Amino acid sequence: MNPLKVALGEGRTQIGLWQALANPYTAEICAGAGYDWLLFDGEHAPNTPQTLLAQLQAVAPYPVEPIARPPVGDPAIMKQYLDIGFRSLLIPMVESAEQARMLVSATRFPPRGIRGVASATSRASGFGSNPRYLVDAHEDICLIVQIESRAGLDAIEEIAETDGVDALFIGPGDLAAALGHLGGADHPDVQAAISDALARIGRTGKASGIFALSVDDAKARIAAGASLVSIGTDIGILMKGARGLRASII
Ligand SMILES: O=C(O)C(=O)C[C@H](O)[C@@H](O)CO
Repeated sequence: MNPLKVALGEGRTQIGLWQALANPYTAEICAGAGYDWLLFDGEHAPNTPQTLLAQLQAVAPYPVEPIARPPVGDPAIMKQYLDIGFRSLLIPMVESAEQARMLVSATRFPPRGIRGVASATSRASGFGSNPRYLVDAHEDICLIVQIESRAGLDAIEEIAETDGVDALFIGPGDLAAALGHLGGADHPDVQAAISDALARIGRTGKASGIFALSVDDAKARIAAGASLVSIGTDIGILMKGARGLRASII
């Protein structure tokens, strides 16, 4: 049972923290901090399947759901992430129902989908010790797709209707760039587009989420109905803490 999948299905708010240091030591520190989920970024952080595995193992003892983001929605990469043990995936730049269907298929073994079978060599199956893994692994998959382009905005409803998609997650940085406001995720036009997108997602009945720009932004988005909300990054916390401590002396 994937508690994140269940919580999103029940509309319960799930607070997360972005992990971009690609380090199992800091991941374990964050895993014990009370978040519902941690996002391990394979798109904008120096992660490989090996570094992701080390972080997955480091957080395994903690009550937090690890989500992995591949650099692109490529079934071959998703297969690697699933085989090392991720059951929750965040896929960037999803722009159509056809693409969403392909992504769902990539998380399911035949005949439901195209996920390649590694029965006895995958950590996800307990290295073959779980005889039920091939049969019921799909039931625990939490597939979250990112809406972060004009095409993605246009396709929200058709993407949300896709069976197997658990949540739609707004990427404000890429969306701002797509809307002509590179680096300006807080521009009123971008904020308006985000608010409209989250409302549309909410009307479909699927869970909505966002990479919040601040704690206040996160609170406002949660109040407006978003349930999968990241409120910061490991790098941001380290940068703010290191600079603030230095500035506190002289
Ligand atoms: O487009 C975005 O914004 C996101 O998807 C989040 C960023 O990629 C994250 O890495 C923070 O910069």
